[in-house]
Amino acid sequence: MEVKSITKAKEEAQANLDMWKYALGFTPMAIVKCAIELQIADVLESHGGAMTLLELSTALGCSPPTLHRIMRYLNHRGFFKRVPTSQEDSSSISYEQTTLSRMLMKNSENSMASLVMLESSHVMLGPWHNLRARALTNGASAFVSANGEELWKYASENPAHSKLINDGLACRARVDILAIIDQYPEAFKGIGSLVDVGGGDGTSLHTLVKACPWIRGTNFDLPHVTSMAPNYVGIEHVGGDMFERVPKADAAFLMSVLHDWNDEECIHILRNCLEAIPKDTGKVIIAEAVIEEGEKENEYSDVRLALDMVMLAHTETGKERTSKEWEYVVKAAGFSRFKVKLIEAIPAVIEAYP
Ligand SMILES: C[S@@+](CC[C@H](N)C(=O)[O-])C[C@H]1O[C@@H](n2cnc3c(N)ncnc32)[C@H](O)[C@@H]1O
Ligand SMILES: O=c1cc(-c2ccc(O)cc2)oc2c(O)c(O)ccc12
Repeated sequence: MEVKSITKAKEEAQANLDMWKYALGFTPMAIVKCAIELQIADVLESHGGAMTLLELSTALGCSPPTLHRIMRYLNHRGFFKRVPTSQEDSSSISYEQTTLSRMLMKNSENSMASLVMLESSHVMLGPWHNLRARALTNGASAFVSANGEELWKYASENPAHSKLINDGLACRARVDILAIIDQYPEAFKGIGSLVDVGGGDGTSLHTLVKACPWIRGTNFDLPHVTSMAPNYVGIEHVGGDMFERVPKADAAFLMSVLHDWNDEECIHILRNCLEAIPKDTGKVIIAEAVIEEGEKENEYSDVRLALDMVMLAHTETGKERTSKEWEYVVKAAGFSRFKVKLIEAIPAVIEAYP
C-alpha cells in the first residue's frame, strides 16, 4: 500500500473507533449513576478497606455476576481498584476505593454524586432529544418542549426537582469556590459585606465565608429556593427577584447565574448589581466559564464547551461566553473597568468596577 493510503486507512480506523464513543456515549453516565444508586463507594468506605466481590454483593444485595460486570467496567474507567489475589475465580476478586470512586460517595467533601444525579435525571435528559427543533427555529426551548415550562418555573412547582438542582449545583459550587479562594484570594480582600446573587441554597457563600470570616454574607435567590435553604452562621437568606432589585452590599457575587440568560437579560441583572454596590469602592465578581478559542484551548475546554451545550438544552437563552462577549455585557451594563483572571478550574473570575 502507498504511504498515503496507509495513512488514510489508519485515520479511518481511528475515526471508526472514535464514533463508538458517541454511539455508546450514554454508557459512562448510566453506569456511574447506577454505582451511586447502589452506594458501592459508600459501602466500601464504611467497610474501611478492600472487599471481595462476594462481600460487596452481599452488602449491596446484588447478584455477583452482574456486579462483577459493572465493577469491571468501572474499574476500566478508573473507579475502584482491583486488589491482586492468588486465586483465579471471580468471587475472590477484591476491590478498594480510588480518588475517583470517592467522588461517588453521598457525603464526601468533594463528592460529585449529586451533579451526576441531576444531569442524568429524566427532567434534564429529556431536552437533549429536542435540540434539533431548537437549532432549526432558535426559538423553541428544548427544556420547555420536554417539560412544559422553563427550568426555574418548573423547579418552583416541583420541590423534588428543585432539591435535585440545588444539591447538584451545590456539590460543584463547593469545589469551584475552593479553587477560586485558593488561586485568587485577592478577589475577596477588603470586602465587608457580599451579596451572592442567585446563590442557590447558600453552599457557595457558606464555603466562602468559612474561608474569609471577615465577610458578612447575604444569600439572595428566588423565595422558593431561600425558604428551603439551610441556616448558616454569618449568612442571611433573602428571597427576591434579581430582575427587580438586588440587596445592597460592598460587593455582589454571581456564579453560574449569567450563563443562564441572554445578553439583554445579563445587562439588566448587572445594572441591578451596579445599583446595589457603592459607586466608589464596590465591585461585582462574576465566576463563569470563559470560552477560549483556537490555540488557547486547554484541559478544561471540553467541559466548558459541554456546559455551553447544557445551556442550549436546559435554558431558553443562556450561553457560555468568550472574553470579548463578557466585556460587551459588562460595559453595556455601565461598568467602567473589567478584569478577567483565568484559574485552573471550570470558571474564571471576572471583576467589574463601577
Ligand atoms: C445555575 S444556579 C446557580 C446557583 C449558585 N450560584 C451556584 O453556582 O451553585 C442559578 C440560580 O439562579 C436562581 N435564579 C433564577 N432566576 C432568578 C431570579 N429571577 N432572581 C433570583 N435568583 C434567580 C436560581 O434559583 C438558581 O439558584
Ligand atoms: O446542569 C447544569 C449544570 C450547571 C453547571 C455545572 C457545572 C458548572 O461548573 C457550572 C454550571 O449549570 C446549570 C445551570 O446554570 C442551569 O441553569 C441549568 C442546568 C445546569
